[in-house]
Amino acid sequence: MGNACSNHLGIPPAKGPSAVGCTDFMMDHTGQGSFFRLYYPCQESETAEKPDWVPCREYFNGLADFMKINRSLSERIFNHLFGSFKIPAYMDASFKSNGKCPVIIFSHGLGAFRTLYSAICAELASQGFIVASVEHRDQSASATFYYREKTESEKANQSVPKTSDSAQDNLVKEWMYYRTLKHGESEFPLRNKQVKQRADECILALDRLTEINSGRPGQNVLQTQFDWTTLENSMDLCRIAVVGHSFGGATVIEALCKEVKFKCGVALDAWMFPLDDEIFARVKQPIFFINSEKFQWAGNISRMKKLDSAVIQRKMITIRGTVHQSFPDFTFMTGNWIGKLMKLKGEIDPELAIDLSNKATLAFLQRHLGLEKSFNQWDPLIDGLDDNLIQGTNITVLQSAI
Ligand SMILES: CCN(CC)CCN(C[C@]12C[C@](c3ccc(C(F)(F)F)cc3)(C1)C2)C(=O)Cn1c(SCc2ccc(F)cc2)nc(=O)c2c1C=CC2
Repeated sequence: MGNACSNHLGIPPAKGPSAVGCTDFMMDHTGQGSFFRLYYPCQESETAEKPDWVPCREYFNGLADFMKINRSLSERIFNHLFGSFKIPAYMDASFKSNGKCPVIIFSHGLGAFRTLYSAICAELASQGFIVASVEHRDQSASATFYYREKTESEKANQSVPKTSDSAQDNLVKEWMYYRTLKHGESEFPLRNKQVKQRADECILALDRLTEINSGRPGQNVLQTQFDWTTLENSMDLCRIAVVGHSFGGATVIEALCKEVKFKCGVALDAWMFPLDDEIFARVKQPIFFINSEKFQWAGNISRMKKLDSAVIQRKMITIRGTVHQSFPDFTFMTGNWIGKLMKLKGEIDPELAIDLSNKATLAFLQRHLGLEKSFNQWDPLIDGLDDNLIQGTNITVLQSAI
């Protein structure tokens, strides 16, 4: 378990009754295909390995670009700091669930990628959800990859003759890195285009899960040991929600608007800037805004309040002592003073913060997906009834701005 043994650092294990498995899926192989990490309830396993938190070094390179720090220096720092952390899930473990699982599509934030929210996704899977954490190809991720067909010349001078006819033989891995705003480029057109693509990618991931659920998994381009046919009839496709952090929170709103199969949404510290004004009247599903104390500002909150409705449940809570990074896994990765210095931690204990967020999320999902679980025990959290929660927001928004 790498660092986590030496000290208390590392991603907290999930608290739900099920063990958690995870695996990766990409179909089709192009940048227009669907790419996600799947977290699911699994059989206990002694043998399965826990995967590395950051899958490969290109992600660290992308992160360095995103943070505008030197690649070679940062790669050594990131590897030293985070290189040996494991995800609290078993790679390719066998799926196991009594009854159909409700489904969640998760959307990451700007500069993140599919593996960085495992404390949230693994917790939801341990509580019986199947969670697809999408990796977006809108150039908002620090890094992501896809494949292209080999050209004739590449095929011609490939070292080993094409023996095994595996899908990957004819394919070349391509990396896509975070797109920085060009000097003088206005931000809204880019972010608005990206949020629409992100919503489409969430819908495409749902379509792939629907095919997998009907026993037609198709061709997963990634060579994993997971047997996708075991997921036939595993999903309750009447109980689907979309969840996301920051830019992923805006993606939640856009996806709800585009796809009514998403019955409700949970937006974690949403960044509302990328959204068109006219979308607010078009979203009909319940939405739960779970905000950090330090990230929000009046303009952002007033856009959330445009979604207030007398007939559709719209809820908002703020977790005291949290920062924007209290939701991604980085908040568990460093000691207190580095964490606070780098704004990866707030004043509140990171595990308490994510526990409150996860329990409030589960209660909201039970209410709006009609689950027969015991998550309603956490209903008070939806109304901010806890010492560490504020109902609504700590930000004062001028009446005129609403
Ligand atoms: C100067 C760069 N400038 C870019 C526009 C601002 C950079 N920034 C603040 C950061 C992310 C930070 C970060 C990460 C990771 C370490 C590490 F050291 F732990 F690796 C440190 C420090 C740097 C905190 C944000 O963008 C905040 N943010 C995020 S952060 C999502 C994320 C990204 C990378 C991760 F590894 C984990 C989570 N997602 C959003 O959707 C939005 C925003 C702002 C508006 C919309």
